[in-house]
Amino acid sequence: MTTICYPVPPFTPSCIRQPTSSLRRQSHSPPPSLSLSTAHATTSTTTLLPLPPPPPPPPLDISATEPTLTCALNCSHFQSCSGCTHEFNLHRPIILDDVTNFLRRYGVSDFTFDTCKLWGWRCRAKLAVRGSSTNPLIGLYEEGTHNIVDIPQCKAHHPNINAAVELLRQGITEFNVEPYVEDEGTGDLRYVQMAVTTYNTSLPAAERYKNGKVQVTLVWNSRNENSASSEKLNSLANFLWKNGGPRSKLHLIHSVWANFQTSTNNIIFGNRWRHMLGERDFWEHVGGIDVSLAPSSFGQANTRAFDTLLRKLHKYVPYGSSVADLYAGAGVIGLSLAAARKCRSVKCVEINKESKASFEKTIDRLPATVDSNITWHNADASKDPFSWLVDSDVIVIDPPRKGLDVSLVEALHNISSIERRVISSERSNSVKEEKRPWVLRAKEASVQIGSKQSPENIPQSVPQTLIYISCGWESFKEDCKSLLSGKVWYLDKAHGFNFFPGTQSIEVLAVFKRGPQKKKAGKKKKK
Ligand SMILES: C[S@@+](CC[C@H](N)C(=O)[O-])C[C@H]1O[C@@H](n2cnc3c(N)ncnc32)[C@H](O)[C@@H]1O
Repeated sequence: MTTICYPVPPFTPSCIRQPTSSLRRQSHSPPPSLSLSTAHATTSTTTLLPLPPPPPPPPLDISATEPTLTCALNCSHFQSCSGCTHEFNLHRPIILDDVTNFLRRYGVSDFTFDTCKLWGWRCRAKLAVRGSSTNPLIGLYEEGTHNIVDIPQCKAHHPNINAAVELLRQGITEFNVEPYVEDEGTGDLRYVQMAVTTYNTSLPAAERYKNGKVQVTLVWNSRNENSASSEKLNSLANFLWKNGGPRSKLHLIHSVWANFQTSTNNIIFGNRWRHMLGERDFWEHVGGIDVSLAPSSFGQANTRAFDTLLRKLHKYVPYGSSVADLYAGAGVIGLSLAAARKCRSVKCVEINKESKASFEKTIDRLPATVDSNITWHNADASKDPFSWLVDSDVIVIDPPRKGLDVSLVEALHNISSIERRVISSERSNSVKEEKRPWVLRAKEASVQIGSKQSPENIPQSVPQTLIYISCGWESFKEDCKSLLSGKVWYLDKAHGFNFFPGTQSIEVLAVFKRGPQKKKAGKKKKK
């Protein structure tokens, strides 16, 4: 499936067939027969005379008056499940109007939006397990309640997630596994995380996505694997492996993991993980590199769209730059930049220590040509943020939905003071480089790879480019206004990606530059 990327036209109310709120209560339209992203012309093979070339397809005008029902979610769970809020025009989330207007106000008139894959896009899902062993419910909460909606035919899930959920359901019943009871804190199985790897080099590239394999993590309600119920856990894991593993007809399971969690709060995972069956390492291929993702590390839900975003992002990072990747997870963004843009250095900062192992595995598979000084720091990016900003040409920030911590916004505001510090330290040469906090922290809790240039020898630089990747539009708006208010940064470019079709969220890639805003070349006025 290919994706279509186009500049977003101004808001045209007529292109919205019905408001979403009323749609949520309506029954459904026929299944899609043709989608914007899969449409292709058929050709005859019996024609003897050469045919004239086909006329070029008309430009895609998404403001056209008739929305396509082919871009409808068409999911039987829509009315009850809280996962999707948006039933029609999946290719054009309603929020786009606000996005386009906002960005235009701040100087970006060439915003583009990539429609990405509209169904079967979700390669990572965390689902609650409730109900009973004879009637398990595996799904999401109903809006505003603690009732779980079973979603066996979810249209957002990669189809193999749904197939793995079905297998799990059978296993729960066969081995009398008790789903978790929230009020009492009893039961065996609390949640399941399903993560799909779509990277299987033994298959032709075109078949890899649909043949994705699922890493299943069973979140078990016990302190560890020695509890009274572990026999059931083993039986359930073996059942999944026997019926879904490589020797089964289905072959959709990649591996089975257990996570142990007894806390009564609503945090899904506990601290204890156990690999049970299948391959331990889970590989994906995005942004031009192989990346390892342990079940405990953050992974993007929409693999395809993330790959598209990374390839766009690469273009904004000059070759040989030094990059700070804040809120880095397993360092996927920073490492793909190290490979694609031959970065001088890449510094990843991430609060979750569990991501470190995945980062190290990814490093081992980087092409031999990568010659960057790469570090990964287990630290809070909002504490002493200056120390993470100094010595980088490009800052990449990819915070959680709530957006940036105030301290980081302030540091970005005051970035000029870094410049002054750098200049004065270069002049006086009196400050010992080793005293810089990030170097010290690097020694305590970090990984350093490719130390051909020690940080002390890297020429000092001050960030000129800030790339903000956001999955939370409302928080992005606030952060953006705040960043621009100091007139230290200006907004140069922005792109949107349909990371979460069916919802009101999109992923935004915004590029800020330092210094006074350059006038964009426009039409010259006639004198
Ligand atoms: C949206 S994810 C992005 C991860 C990574 N960039 C990727 O694309 O795989 C946000 C990440 O920020 C991390 N995080 C949250 N708060 C943080 C903080 N204060 N300092 C550093 N990392 C943080 C989370 O653990 C998570 O891995």
